[in-house]
Parts: sequence; structure tokens; C-alpha cells
Amino acid sequence: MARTVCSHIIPSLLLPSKSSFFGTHSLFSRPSHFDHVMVLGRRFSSSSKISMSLRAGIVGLPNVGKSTLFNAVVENGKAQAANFPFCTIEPNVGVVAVPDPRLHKLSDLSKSQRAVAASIEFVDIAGLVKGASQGEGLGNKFLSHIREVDSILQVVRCFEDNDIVHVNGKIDPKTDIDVINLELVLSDLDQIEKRLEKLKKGKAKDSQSKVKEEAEKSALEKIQKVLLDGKPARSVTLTDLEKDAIKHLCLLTMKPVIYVANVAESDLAEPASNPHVKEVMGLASELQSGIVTVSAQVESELSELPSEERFEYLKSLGVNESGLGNLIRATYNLLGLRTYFTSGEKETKAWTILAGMTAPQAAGVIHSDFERGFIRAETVAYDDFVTAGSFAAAREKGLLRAEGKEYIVQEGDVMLFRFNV
Ligand SMILES: Nc1ncnc2c1ncn2[C@@H]1O[C@H](COP(=O)(O)OP(=O)(O)OP(=O)(O)O)[C@@H](O)[C@H]1O
Ligand SMILES: [Mg+2]
Repeated sequence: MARTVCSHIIPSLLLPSKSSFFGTHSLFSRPSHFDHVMVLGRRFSSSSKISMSLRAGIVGLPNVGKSTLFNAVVENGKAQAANFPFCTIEPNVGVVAVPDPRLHKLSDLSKSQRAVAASIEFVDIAGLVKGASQGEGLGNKFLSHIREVDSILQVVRCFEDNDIVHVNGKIDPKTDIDVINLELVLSDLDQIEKRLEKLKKGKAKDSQSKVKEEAEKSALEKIQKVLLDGKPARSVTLTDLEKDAIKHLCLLTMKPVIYVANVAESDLAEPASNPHVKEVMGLASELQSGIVTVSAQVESELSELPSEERFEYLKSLGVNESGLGNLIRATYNLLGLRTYFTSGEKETKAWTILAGMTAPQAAGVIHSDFERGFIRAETVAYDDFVTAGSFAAAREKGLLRAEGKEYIVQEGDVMLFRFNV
């Protein structure tokens, strides 16, 4: 049966008190994932219900380094921000901080007691094998886990090591990627067939649902055609209505993908000299997807070292920084996410919104009351805040703008909401 929402258990923000309130910084000190309540939510269904955390699922063949990478990302996420409200929701789901040097700069300027980063959830999904869509391996169970994530990180083995078994006997990124993608395509095809069958019998009650059903049908037929060519659903151009009509199916090949080329430590300094990595780069661009090179092994070793020794270790491998920051940032960007900040003495905090959100919608991410009673947003661009040094100084210099309901929040805006409920 088709699922109706791709929702999952998400941490909600701790709700501030409901009293009528004109935004001051004090309010921004409350949220913590330690005192969060769990709610079953549907993300993005309304701007005020946006989750702070989006999910990225780590997929790939068995034994390619998914869990090693997951553990390193989660450990690193904890280390990135000592104050970050880290939590493990399930053993294989970790919330990690999105590294952002701007957060610390703002926090220093505002002399904040703490800095709270934006976050992403990573999910370690067990290995997929050929035939998964037909129930092979742990098959459908894993595909259903993938259905619940917002983006896919596909780990591709690019390291040679005879002691570590490759399920197909040799390192061959193209075949590995094809196997995974084919399973995703087959699973989507199966779902679409069933859905179209149902829609054929469709007895929409009113004209509005009829329009929606028609849109769904036309979208699914277009997608079915490209899937039969082995291409992903995301390669199809759809109207907004069509996109909306098929959202509930959570098609696997609709999700954005980043290929994670997992290399040996000896390849870290010059990954492109590894022909396997080169191959993945070519495929990623063909498939309109991103690519990040990491060595899961190195990251895992790094996460166990005291921070003062990490740089020395990286230097010995000929690199300057861990690859995880890149991976986390790439995932964040891939999801079309933007960051705005609130900054005061108690706390400086990075908030996650979708590109194109208006000021009231962005305020709603903090609390629905902020959206409901929105009056205006005092806004200063990040660079201007840094130049001025504070909200007050920015106001004096004429760098602070009073933005209204129509304002589209820009990347890096530092905001103070005025609202009344
Ligand atoms: N870049 C790398 N270089 C060398 N060895 C690595 C690298 N990445 C991972 N490994 C090793 O590969 C083995 C398999 O890793 P891991 O358990 O993370 O795979 P997995 O994809 O999670 O497997 P499964 O699908 O079975 O859960 C481990 O022994 C790990 O140490
Ligand atoms: Mg694993």
C-alpha cells in the first residue's frame, strides 16, 4: 500500500512560553534537543512545521564503508560544537551540526553564552544488494528506510584492500552505482504501476480532487517512461501541480543524491589520481548529482584522536582538513537549505529554512506564534553585522532594515523578529 506521507519522528523545538512577546534574544536560549518532545510531523507541509533537521540516508552495497562513515560523521558532529544538542534518535540515526564559521564569529561579537549550529540527521542504512526490490537481502525493508530520507548519500567503494570483501569480487564503481540505482528504479516502477492501477479506478469526488488525480497520473506516466530507460525520476520536468500530486509517494529516484567516493588514506591528497574516483566523478555529473571524496577509514581514526593531534595526522596524509565538513555542507546545500541567524547575549543560533521562505515563514521555524503575530523583522546582512559589530551599531550606521511580510530571507541574514500575539 502506498504510504501517504514520508514523515518520520522528528525532534521538534521546545516551544517557548506563549505570552505576548516582542522579540528579544532571551527567547532564543531555550531550544535543546535534550528536552525536546518527539512529535510525528510532516515536514514542510506548512512553514511553521519545518523540522530543524533533515535526513540524509547513507546507502550503498554491503561492506563499502557506510557505517564507518556514519560513525565518523556522528562523532565529528559532536566534536564540532561541544554545545550542540546532539542526540541519537535510534542507534543508526545521528544528528550532526552543520559546520559554519559565521556562527562562531557572530557568537563572539554578541558575547553569546553559547552557539547553536544548524543540524542534519544522518541515517546509516544497511547494505543494498542486487534484487533488493524483489525482496533479496533485507530488500524491501531497506528500501522503505530510504523512502523516509530527504537525500541520499551513496557510498561507493574506491579503496583497494584484499582483506575487505567486496560483494561482487572487485572494485568497480560503475557496476556498484548501477546496481544500487537499478534497485531504486525498480522499486519506484513497482510503486508507480500499483498507483496507476489504483488511479485508473479513481473515483474523485469533487473537481478539485479530479484535477489533482489527473496531475498525478500525468506525472507518473512521464516518470514511468524515464525509469524504463533506467533514468531517475528527478530527471523529469514536472509542473508544480504534478510535483505536489506525487509527493506522497516519496519516490526513491526523486531524491537528490551525492556520491561519496570512499578512498584509501594514500589517495586522500590526490583523489583524482585514483581512476575509480575519476569514474565516479564522471558518473555523478552524468546523473546530475554531487560528489564528495572522503576516506571513511581516516575520518573514523580522526574522530578517535584528541583534537590537537588531528591536524598533525591530516598533515601527514598531505591534506589540511577533514572531508566531513565538506560532506555535511554539500548535503545541506543539496537540500536547498538556507541559514539565517539570531544573535544575542544568551545565544547565537543558526536556523534552517528553505530557499525562498518569507520573513514570517522563517520566524515560524522558531515558533508558530512568531509567524502568526509577525509584525516585522529587523534584519542585517551577515557581513554588515560583522562590520558594525552589533545590532545597535548596525542600527546607528543605518545597516539595519525593517523588513515586512513579503521579505524573502537571504542566506546569512541576522534577524530579530517583532511580533505580537
Ligand atoms: N576508506 C577506507 N579504506 C580502508 N578500509 C575501509 C575504508 N572505509 C571502510 N573501510 C573498512 O571496510 C570495512 C567495511 O566497512 P563498514 O562496516 O563501514 O561497511 P558497511 O558499508 O557499513 O557494510 P554493511 O553494509 O555490511 O553494513 C571495515 O572493515 C572498514 O574498516
Ligand atoms: Mg554497516
